[in-house]
Amino acid sequence: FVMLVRSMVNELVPPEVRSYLFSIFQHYFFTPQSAQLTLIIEENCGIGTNQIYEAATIYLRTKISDSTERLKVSKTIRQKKSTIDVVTGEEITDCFENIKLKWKFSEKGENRHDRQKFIELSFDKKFKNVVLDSYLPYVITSSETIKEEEKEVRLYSRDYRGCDDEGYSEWGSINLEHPATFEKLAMDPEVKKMIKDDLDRFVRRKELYKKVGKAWKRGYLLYGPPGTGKSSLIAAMANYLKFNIYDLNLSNIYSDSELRRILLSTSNRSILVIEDIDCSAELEDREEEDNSKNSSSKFTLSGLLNFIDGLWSSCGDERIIVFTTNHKDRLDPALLRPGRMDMHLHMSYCTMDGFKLLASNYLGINGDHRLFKEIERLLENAEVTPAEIAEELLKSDGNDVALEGLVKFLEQKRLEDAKSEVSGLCSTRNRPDLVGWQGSGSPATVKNHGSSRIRLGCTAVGSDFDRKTKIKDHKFHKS
Ligand SMILES: Nc1ncnc2c1ncn2[C@@H]1O[C@H](COP(=O)(O)OP(=O)(O)OP(=O)(O)O)[C@@H](O)[C@H]1O
Ligand SMILES: [Mg+2]
Repeated sequence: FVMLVRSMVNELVPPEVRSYLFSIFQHYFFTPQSAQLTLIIEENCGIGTNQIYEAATIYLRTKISDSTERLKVSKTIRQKKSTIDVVTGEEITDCFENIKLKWKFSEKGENRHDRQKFIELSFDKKFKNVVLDSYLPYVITSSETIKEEEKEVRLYSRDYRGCDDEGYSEWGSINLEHPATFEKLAMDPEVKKMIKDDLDRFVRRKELYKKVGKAWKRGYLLYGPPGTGKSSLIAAMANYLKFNIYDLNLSNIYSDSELRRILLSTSNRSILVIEDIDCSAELEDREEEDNSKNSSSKFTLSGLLNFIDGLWSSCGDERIIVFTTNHKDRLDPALLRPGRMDMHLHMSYCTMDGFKLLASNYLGINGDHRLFKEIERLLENAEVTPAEIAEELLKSDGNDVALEGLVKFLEQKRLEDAKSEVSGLCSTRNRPDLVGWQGSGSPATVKNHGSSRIRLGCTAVGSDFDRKTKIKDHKFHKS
């Protein structure tokens, strides 16, 4: 019978088809089945780079083991740390949900033009779905986290235009090398935690913002005397979130349309900073002028706020905007209206807790010191900014000398304050707005300073505060 079938097949089926059928038969019945599956991940796909390839190279940097024999190291002038990469021919092993995975870096092509790098990922065939559906997405998200961690925060300003390595644009940028972090800021620890929680919540809430149809932005108003850490807090926020900062100087902007163009050229995941908003003196005047003259060629506060609340915020994601001022009472009510700025934060004079943090940062004193009692007593009766204390602590190499210097400084300050009070040279203002913290949606009030007496313009002669007050508030000085 077999002979009969064979002769019929030989007669009826052409030889090419016969050999094809034979090869399939042989493949299925005689070739041993490999238990391994290998995925080929090429560097380029079509005209773009392959996201999986890029992600894998970043992710695998964290999987380099002692058995790796060759590595590539590189560093651009702007990078702080060197980058270590795996090179062609090397193998890396990884483990995911008890699955053993082997990555191999390879290259194909004879010459420079057709050379293509690729990575082979091998694993047990039965885990194909887990690898495709869970492991590769995990590699991509891990690489994004690593990229975020390595990211350097940049400070954008229109003043640096032209000297930027990204070519001419509305904004020029440099690396933000501001060392400020939340840990180093002398602030009420509860307020600090509240800000960090607020930032975390904001970043987490993409879906919620989308669901309620609200633009994904958050606004902070920082107010308080000079040298209390407003700019440092902004730098700390940027370093914490790894968001770039756009520092906008309103005095160089002459029309709403110019402002619009500039704001539209800012990127997502950034902090837009407008410092000394009360000093953008012409704002109000311009607004008044605005009523009588051609409105399209003038820049106004309402133009700024409307744009920030409207178009600008809806065409970007994860935007933070921070206004700072030394004089909250002088701000246009439009800025203070509920819902405008999500959080009003008061930065104030140094408390004993703040001082202890500065003493630990600057002098490395983590416990107690014989002069701390004295300093505490003096701080309760003087209004000293963290900047002033920092300056005193930096003056000397020895801790004892530095703290003795600070005690002298505080005594002198108290004396000066008392003198000016007596001579009446310095007016006292009732500044209820400088007390406490206000945040929309939270009734919490946190007192962030020891004293409720606040005297403006009467700090140490020639200090930054005096200078600023003179510039900003000549009416006050005249009186
Ligand atoms: N709360 C603080 N904690 C730690 N250091 C501080 C603090 N406040 C000020 N400093 C120190 O003083 C310097 C000046 O502070 P900063 O520029 O942040 O003050 P500011 O409130 O922005 O002042 P201005 O109103 O003049 O802009 C900082 O570089 C920092 O060294
Ligand atoms: Mg500042």
